[in-house]
Amino acid sequence: MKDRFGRDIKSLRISVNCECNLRCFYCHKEGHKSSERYLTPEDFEKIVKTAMKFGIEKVKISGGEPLLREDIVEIVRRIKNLGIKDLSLTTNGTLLKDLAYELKEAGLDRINISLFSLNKERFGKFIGGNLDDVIEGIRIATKLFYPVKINYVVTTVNIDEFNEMLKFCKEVKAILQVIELIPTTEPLKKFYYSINTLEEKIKERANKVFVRKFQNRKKYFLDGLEVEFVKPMDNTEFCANCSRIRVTHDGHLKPCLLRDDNLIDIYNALKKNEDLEKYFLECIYRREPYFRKK
Ligand SMILES: Nc1nc2c(ncn2[C@@H]2O[C@H](COP(=O)(O)OP(=O)(O)OP(=O)(O)O)[C@@H](O)[C@H]2O)c(=O)[nH]1
Ligand SMILES: C[S@@+](CC[C@H](N)C(=O)[O-])C[C@H]1O[C@@H](n2cnc3c(N)ncnc32)[C@H](O)[C@@H]1O
Ligand code: SF4
Ligand code: SF4
Repeated sequence: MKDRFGRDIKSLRISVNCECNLRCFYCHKEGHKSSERYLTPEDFEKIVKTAMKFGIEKVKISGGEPLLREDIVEIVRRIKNLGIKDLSLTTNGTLLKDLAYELKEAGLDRINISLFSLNKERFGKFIGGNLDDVIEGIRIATKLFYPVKINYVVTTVNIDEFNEMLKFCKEVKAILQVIELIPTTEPLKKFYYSINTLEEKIKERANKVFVRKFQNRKKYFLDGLEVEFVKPMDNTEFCANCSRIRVTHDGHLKPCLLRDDNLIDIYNALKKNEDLEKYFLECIYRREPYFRKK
């Protein structure tokens, strides 16, 4: 299935909650406000079942912090049992050491773990929580899942850790995902740091480059290390190759991360066990590339 701009619909990103046990100063909260309403594992199952009819093959679970949901293992199991080929989850890693085995057993294919800093003090100051828990979670995850990606959102605060991040990822055998900051508020703009210079450095050292169809992301292969660049800002090629629709924890279909004015409320439809196809069609119709050539 394609949208009005000829973009394939291949992936569904599910935000299962809005709570978090950390307080990253840059958090975009997946572009959605918190609300008291929550979908159940059965609701997510119904949504994914419908999504599959439209050709969706990949599901990403996110949040808030998804591992705070007590039923997260059940959510994973229900989605995987529908036959989704690529089921992944993005987490801050703090609770991973206690949940990694169960998630694996429930059918999770791969995992992305956010890591802002390798410096304990800096981590505490800008992110909150205990860095040691995250590192332990990463080490366990790399033994169970492939690939594990480390999400490094680059800002003026942590740009000096780029080389250490490369070294760490090589050591634990994870992919480093270098992410451009999306400054969603005015005060965040002063923390913005362009990642183009980092990409140039990696390009010079790379043996091979691969361009992912998804959001036109470039992946570089170095000796014993893969580095992927995520450059969402003012990037018309990124949005032109966006194949994702989103579901919020409170039951909305969301056509774009950066817009909150075109959501489709499916909560009542779910509770009444209505067919969801027409809501998906409307969501696909409402999709527009956020950054596009004028
Ligand atoms: N602009 C924009 N940014 C996104 C979108 N999806 C994810 N991102 C950003 O991409 C970064 C990485 O997100 P992840 O949750 O790790 O997953 P992913 O990279 O999207 O997916 P995989 O690489 O397939 O695991 C985060 O900083 C997200 O904010 C999107 O649809 N639009
Ligand atoms: C909103 S978090 C939710 C999942 C989980 N709590 C975590 O932090 O991994 C999803 C991803 O978005 C990234 N992210 C959050 N705010 C961002 C921003 N302003 N710009 C770019 N990426 C951001 C996080 O680093 C994380 O990798
Ligand atoms: S851990 Fe994730 S959800 Fe929590 S504040 Fe950080 S980026 Fe946001
Ligand atoms: S169109 Fe929206 S959701 Fe898709 S990549 Fe662009 S900003 Fe992200």
